[in-house]
Amino acid sequence: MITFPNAKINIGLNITSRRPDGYHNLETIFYPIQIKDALELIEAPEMSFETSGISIPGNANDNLCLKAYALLRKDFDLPNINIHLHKHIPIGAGLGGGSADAAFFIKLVNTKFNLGLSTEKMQSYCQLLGADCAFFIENKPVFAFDKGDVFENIELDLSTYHLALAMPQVHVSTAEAYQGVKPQESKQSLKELIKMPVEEWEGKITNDFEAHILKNHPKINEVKVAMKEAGALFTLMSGSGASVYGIFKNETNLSHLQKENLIFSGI
Ligand SMILES: C[C@@](CO)(OP(=O)(O)O)[C@H](O)COP(=O)(O)OP(=O)(O)OC[C@H]1O[C@@H](n2ccc(N)nc2=O)[C@H](O)[C@@H]1O
Ligand SMILES: Nc1ncnc2c1ncn2[C@@H]1O[C@H](COP(=O)(O)OP(=O)(O)O)[C@@H](O)[C@H]1O
Repeated sequence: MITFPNAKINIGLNITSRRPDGYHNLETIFYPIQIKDALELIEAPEMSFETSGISIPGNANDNLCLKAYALLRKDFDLPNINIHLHKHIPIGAGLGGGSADAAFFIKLVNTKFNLGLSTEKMQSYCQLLGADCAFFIENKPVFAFDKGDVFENIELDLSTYHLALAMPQVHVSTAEAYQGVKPQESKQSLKELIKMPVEEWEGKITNDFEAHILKNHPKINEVKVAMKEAGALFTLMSGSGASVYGIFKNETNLSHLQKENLIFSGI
């Protein structure tokens, strides 16, 4: 059985306060985009995990898919399986790729082995794996708050626009992103701001990580500037970076962006 976990972008990201558990409260809009990995599960005599595509840093045993299966195996009598992950979503990009794999894997196991898990139960497994993981269970646009794992449904449809996504060749860790930010209550709710036409978002919908990350990694800003010059209505770094997206009225020729930077075009 196979599934295709997709990425998300953050439309706005406000870090509002520091929490006693060391995490931060935040407010953001998660919006699913159609850049995808492929994830296959087959029953097998022994457990095995293999990957192809973009290579994943770190120990394969720490992969979130295996962690998700270990969590489910604590509660259910599940067989050995072979997992194949074809990685296409850039890693450490602020696109939530690892979290997407884990959430889609839980949905896949639920279907394959008829576990009968509710949406809420699958989300609670996800919360043990990463702050933005639970979003990918329902995988629809939401306003997210607390650690980024509590959701409110919103009406947001960008399907008439065109999205360009670029990945500057720099690495930003999530921990680096959070360390450089001063938490501050939001001046205006993102839920209200996204009701404005996209043409009015620039400068009003912001990502609190951008100020210090763009200063430390000027290449990210270069991509934003290039997208604006190409006519983007709105540009923003996604999550903790380093990916940057631009929302355009129409499909746009971005050939002046360095080829290796542009990773997805669509919505
Ligand atoms: C920054 C965001 C914004 O959407 O996304 P990404 O850029 O990773 O996609 C998320 O908050 C990332 O969520 P996720 O990647 O699941 O984070 P986790 O693995 O749970 O945490 C990694 C580290 O980030 C910090 N962290 C994460 C979430 C949060 N609300 N407060 C935090 O302070 C903590 O230092 C934590 O140890
Ligand atoms: N299935 C997976 N895909 C990608 N990264 C994974 C996965 N499982 C664990 N990881 C680890 O999670 C880290 C961050 O992954 P990723 O989700 O791509 O970043 P981000 O949260 O910035 O979107 C990687 O450095 C990698 O070691």
